Amino acid sequence: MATAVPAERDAVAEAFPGPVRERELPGAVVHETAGGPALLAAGVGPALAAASTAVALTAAALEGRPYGLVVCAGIGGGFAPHAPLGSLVVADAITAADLGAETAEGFLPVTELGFGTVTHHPPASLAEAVAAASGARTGTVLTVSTVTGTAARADALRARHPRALAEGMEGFGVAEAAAAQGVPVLEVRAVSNPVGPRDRAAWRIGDALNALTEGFGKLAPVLESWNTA
Ligand SMILES: O=C(O)c1cccc(C(=O)CC[C@H]2O[C@@H](n3cnc4c(=O)[nH]cnc43)[C@H](O)[C@@H]2O)c1
Repeated sequence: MATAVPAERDAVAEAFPGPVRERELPGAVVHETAGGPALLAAGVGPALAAASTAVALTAAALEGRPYGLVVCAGIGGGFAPHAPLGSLVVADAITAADLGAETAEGFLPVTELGFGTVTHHPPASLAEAVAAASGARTGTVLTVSTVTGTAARADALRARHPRALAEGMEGFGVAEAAAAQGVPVLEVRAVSNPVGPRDRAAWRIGDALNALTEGFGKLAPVLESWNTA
């Protein structure tokens, strides 16, 4: 389970009570819960999140106990009206929204430049089961390197990604690291703020962290049966 910061990691950990063992790796500290997931505060932004996740995946694979699933979890911005504050979003598509080139005719994703990928798809049955268990909505979760802070940028993202429910800064990086090792990925976001004009007074980080804890309490059995299937 990869979050950006320790506060998110600890909010998820609350759903898996019991002793936690810390494992220090080069560039990553993994919290191993008893009988639950391994938790990683992977850092903010797609690049650091990808690097940290790759370290944890590689260490586990070299030890002969590779992970069966990577979950990117954290708080995020929600696109109104479909993803209100405090709600949970499960990604059925994890899309890098600003990976490409700006042209006079508009934004070109990196795929149209002939490189790589811009979207990873979690296993559909898993995303649906997790959403059903936790009461989350499913849709596209965008990964951005710059938090959206204007109505114009929010509208541009909506126009380009009509199925987008939320944005965060790590999902695509975590998904790239997982895909490189053939491991499926999922992303779960609890909405802490609306995507749109910057308004620090509108952030509800505590509510979103509580929603993460509550949501993972409900969806834990789904993840467990996925990992043992
Ligand atoms: O300074 C701001 O205006 C601002 C607005 C929202 C979030 C931030 C952060 O620095 C948090 C980044 C952190 O949290 C995730 N996150 C939370 N909300 C959003 C968002 O609206 N857009 C993108 N990422 C968001 C993100 O995954 C990072 O881990 C600052």
